[in-house]
Amino acid sequence: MKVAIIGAGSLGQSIAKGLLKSKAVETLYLTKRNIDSLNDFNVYNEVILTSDNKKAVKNADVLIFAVQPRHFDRILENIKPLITENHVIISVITGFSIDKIEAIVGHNKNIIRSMPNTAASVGQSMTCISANTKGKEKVSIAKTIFNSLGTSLEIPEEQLQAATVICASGIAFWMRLIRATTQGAIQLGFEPDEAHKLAMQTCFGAATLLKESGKHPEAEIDRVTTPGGCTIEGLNEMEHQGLSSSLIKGINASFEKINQIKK
Ligand SMILES: NC(=O)C1=CN([C@@H]2O[C@H](COP(=O)(O)OP(=O)(O)OC[C@H]3O[C@@H](n4cnc5c(N)ncnc54)[C@H](OP(=O)(O)O)[C@@H]3O)[C@@H](O)[C@H]2O)C=CC1
Ligand SMILES: O=C(O)[C@@H]1CCC=N1
Repeated sequence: MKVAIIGAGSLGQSIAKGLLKSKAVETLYLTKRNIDSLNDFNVYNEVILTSDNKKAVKNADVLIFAVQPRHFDRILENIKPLITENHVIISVITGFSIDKIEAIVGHNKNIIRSMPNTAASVGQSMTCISANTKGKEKVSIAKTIFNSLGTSLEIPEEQLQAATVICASGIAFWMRLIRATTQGAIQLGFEPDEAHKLAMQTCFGAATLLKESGKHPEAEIDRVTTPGGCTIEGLNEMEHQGLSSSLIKGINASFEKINQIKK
């Protein structure tokens, strides 16, 4: 597979690292205006760094667009004449609808809108995808790519904004929970590096328990909470302070914001 990532910034580089790690690509073009910051990728034989988007489009079969929303129209307009019906266009750009992409490149192109997260770099992204009518034929290609970077799920386009909040912004939300746990552990006397390790591995263990058992979180909570013990004491205090409520409210605030900035 010959892939181009147009706009190799934070998310684009995460995707690139994941693709290189999983050896999913034969050739990988990485583009941005200032390619000096991509020097770390020079060690890979399959990587070609360029600031020439047209060169990347001409030479790749799959085009992953990972630029900021405000740059996307102009970039698409510029490379539009080079896009063929064989290209698979994958956009990871927040709030930029399939309709809007079709209006620029045409309905007869394979367009897949997706929402991965930065855990793509370590093969653990949760990626949601939707395709236009023509692109449905190529969804399997997008799934192959995103499954090599973690797990993927095809959803209706109307749900992509919500998926952005839960999965893409979600990485930041979970990081903050891990950091808060670390702060608590330091207060209880652990060194910062120890505290970080304890918080991280416990978080990983909790997610793995759910993933492997298929159980509801409350079922696992019941296995931990000794009646009259310290876990239920802590959990109830967290709920009195609004733990679940603050998370749900934060998710809703994020969703309101994403709908305001929608293109
Ligand atoms: N970060 C995240 O976790 C997530 C981001 N997204 C979406 O992904 C997109 C990218 O986000 P993010 O990676 O954070 O943003 P960044 O700003 O880090 O990356 C965008 C990159 O695009 C490059 N760029 C700008 N203009 C051009 C051009 N004309 N040709 C080629 N490259 C260009 C910039 O580099 P230079 O200036 O050198 O050209 C920059 O590195 C956004 O639309 C965002 O909404 C979606 C999910 C998660
Ligand atoms: O914060 C943002 O708006 C983008 C979308 C999800 C992750 N980063």
